[in-house]
Amino acid sequence: MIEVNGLTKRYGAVTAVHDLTFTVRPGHVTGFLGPNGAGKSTTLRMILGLNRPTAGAATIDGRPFARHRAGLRHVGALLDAADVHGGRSAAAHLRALAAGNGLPRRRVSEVLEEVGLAAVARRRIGGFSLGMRQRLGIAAALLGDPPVLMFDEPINGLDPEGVRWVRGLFRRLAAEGRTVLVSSHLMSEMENTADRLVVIGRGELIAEESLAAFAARGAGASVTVRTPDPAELAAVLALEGATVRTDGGDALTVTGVDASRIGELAHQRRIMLHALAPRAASLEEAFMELTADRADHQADVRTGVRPDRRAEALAGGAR
Ligand SMILES: Nc1ncnc2c1ncn2[C@@H]1O[C@H](COP(=O)(O)OP(=O)(O)OP(=O)(O)O)[C@@H](O)[C@H]1O
Repeated sequence: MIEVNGLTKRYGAVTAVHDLTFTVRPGHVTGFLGPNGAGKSTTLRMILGLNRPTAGAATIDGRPFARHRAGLRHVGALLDAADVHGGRSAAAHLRALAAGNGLPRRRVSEVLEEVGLAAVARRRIGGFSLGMRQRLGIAAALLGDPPVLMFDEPINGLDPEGVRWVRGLFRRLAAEGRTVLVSSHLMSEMENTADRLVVIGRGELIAEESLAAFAARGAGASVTVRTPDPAELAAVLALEGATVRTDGGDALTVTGVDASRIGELAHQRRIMLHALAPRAASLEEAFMELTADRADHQADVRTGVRPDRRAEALAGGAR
């Protein structure tokens, strides 16, 4: 379990993280979500003891990271896939990590197999694609077979097969009872990966809940109704407090009243319905709505790419 309590980090005049409190429980994949610059990496670094909080504290299974003697055996993390020695082979990189942390050498071949890099184990990391580097970073996180795992933007750079694989891996790790925290700036990446969400914007907590509860916050939920008497039904629904949009034909889009109540009202007034179709707000809509005014860089919210990183992204090199 990861517990973050009143965590704050200021860099001079910039408050990267402000009074953040949340809990990440074992047995779930928890998505750590926020627009670019929201403070995700800073938070993960503080949990791992790499950045010192200005205030507050973070613990892993009851103790600060620094007080975990078991190191990689207790907590595995992928922070920055680019942060590896390009001159080494994948196997040599992992062997050095294993030796430095007192882990058995056989774990190196096991994790290389697990992440699909066994065939390129002797190749220099310098020649690896971003997706291969992500796999190597995931291998390093898995090396100590730890009960707590953290991944910062692990899906960046993976091809569709890689994305499917990594989702399956995270779900399996959680099903084994581990604590799995995965950061992303894209809701679409979390939609099929996480079952719980911690959402932040400008360093502050926006939501900490299940995916379903988060989606229900979006105002995008609506019901489409088809009826031969649209004007009459619209008037009845307006009295009920609904917002009704008409397409000029037989269809109404209704928000503020759910489908069963619309059915009841139509029945009471003997208005015939040809269709009654609820449409849930998408997670993406809920995320956009809740974070729109908290994005550091507005362009990011639309493109998912920070303006200063767009050139890199276009060149295929974004993190
Ligand atoms: N070392 C630093 N010095 C000054 N400001 C920093 C430093 N590190 C981060 N920041 C600022 O803190 C804020 C949060 O950054 P952080 O990298 O934690 O966000 P993030 O949510 O991980 O974003 P991204 O998805 O872009 O990596 C940003 O405004 C960033 O510019």
